[in-house]
Amino acid sequence: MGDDVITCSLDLEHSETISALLKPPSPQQEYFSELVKARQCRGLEVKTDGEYGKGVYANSDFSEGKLVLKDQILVGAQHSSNKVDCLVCSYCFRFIGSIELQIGRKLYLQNLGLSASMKCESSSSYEENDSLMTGNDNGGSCSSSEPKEKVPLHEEVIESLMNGGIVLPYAKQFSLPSSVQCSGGCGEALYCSKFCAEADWESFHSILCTGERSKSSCREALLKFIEHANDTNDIFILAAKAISFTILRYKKLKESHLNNRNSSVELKNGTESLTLTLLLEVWKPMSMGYKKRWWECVALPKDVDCCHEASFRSQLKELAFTSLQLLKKAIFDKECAPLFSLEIYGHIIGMFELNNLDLVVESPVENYFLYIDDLPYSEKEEAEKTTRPFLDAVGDEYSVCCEGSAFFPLQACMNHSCVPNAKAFKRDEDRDGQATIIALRPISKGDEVTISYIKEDVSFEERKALLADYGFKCICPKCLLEQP
Ligand SMILES: C[S@@+](CC[C@H](N)C(=O)[O-])C[C@H]1O[C@@H](n2cnc3c(N)ncnc32)[C@H](O)[C@@H]1O
Repeated sequence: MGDDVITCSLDLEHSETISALLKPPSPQQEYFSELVKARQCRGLEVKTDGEYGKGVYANSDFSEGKLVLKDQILVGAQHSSNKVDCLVCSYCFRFIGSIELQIGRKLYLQNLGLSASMKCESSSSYEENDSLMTGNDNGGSCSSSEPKEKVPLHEEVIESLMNGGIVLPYAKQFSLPSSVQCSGGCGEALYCSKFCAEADWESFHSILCTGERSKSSCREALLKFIEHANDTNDIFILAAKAISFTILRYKKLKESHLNNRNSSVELKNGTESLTLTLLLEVWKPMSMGYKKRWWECVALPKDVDCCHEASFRSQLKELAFTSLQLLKKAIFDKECAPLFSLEIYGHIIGMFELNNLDLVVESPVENYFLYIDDLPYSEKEEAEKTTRPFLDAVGDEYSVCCEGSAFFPLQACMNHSCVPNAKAFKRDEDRDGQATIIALRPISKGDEVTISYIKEDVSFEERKALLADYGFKCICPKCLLEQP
């Protein structure tokens, strides 16, 4: 299928609404002030007229090591392949169950040949988007070393570990919330609490659930969409979540508007205006994200020759088109039809590509084994009689953390610097998917808060290549000084 053949009738039909949705919204200032207030990070301000567009600025002084921002996920998802290794809450990404269940489940799935992970660092950072057709798994935060030989365990032992028949020493000190099932009956999504289950249902999952209570128009199509995303690029799952989020907000806002004539939504004339006004309002959080069409902003992979660039980009466009057709069959909503245009889908995926932050949550299993290793000699010797076979069976994968991608609305406004003054970093108390930004050095009131999207302690040329994935040429003081 050639580039020019990929036309989506919705793009033609809703061209005006699509342009309105993609226009930079105004006023942005008010939106970000509200967001800063909601995050209770009053020491920050988003300015929209900086050197590189939006940027985050300090409104007060921050000393080194101080928390600058704790940003919540707007839309996020655990990588499909990581689901084998880490059982986490589908909404907040906190580990759930128990240490025994985490290890037992990992071994059980490992025996089925499903595990394919690497070790992780405990920071959360921008990812190195170097994989396209195969998803964003195993991005910049993981590193692998020589794998240790695993010593398998009997099935009965693994089952016993999973169903509570075996209790590991000291595991109680690493207690995890018990899992709550999805009320839609999919059996796929699990949560750390009723609160997260309900919040996910209301924000995304009621549309994307594959269970009996799903609001999806065709569960079979939904399964096909998910399968296609898992086989190609799980960034499509994020895009589907962004669309579901917007549709569900639309329904809620429309209902409250119709029930309440004093609604905050200002109406123009006619029904079409009502739909557009509501759509623009609920789309606002997405509209604030920096975005371009996905197939145009993806950096050309090293193994693709420049003379094949056009064909590479048209393949990506085709891939997005195929994914969109599957999604449309599964969850199309007539009132929100413009969201299913290729132009909007391409921009949503592009937004995730350009703003995608690694979602990282440290593994309690890793902390558990480190704790055992740190015990005084006699206690360690005693504990290891029980724990050693499990550690040997899990091998190096004992430390695999929860990994995914997420859009953090405030962190996404932070510009890059190769000499950043802040860093995304998980502290001991950060047990869920939220982003934590810490000052790397003193930041004074009025300074721009910058983070590094890449590993910055490499040469100018390497940084330039890494930043090409983000579609820009860095003009931070270090690059200006070092550029030839
Ligand atoms: C995640 S966004 C950051 C917020 C963005 N400034 C905005 O207006 O939404 C990343 C984009 O900001 C710009 N940018 C960030 N850091 C930069 C830098 N050091 N040099 C040049 N452009 C930068 C680039 O356009 C980049 O694609």
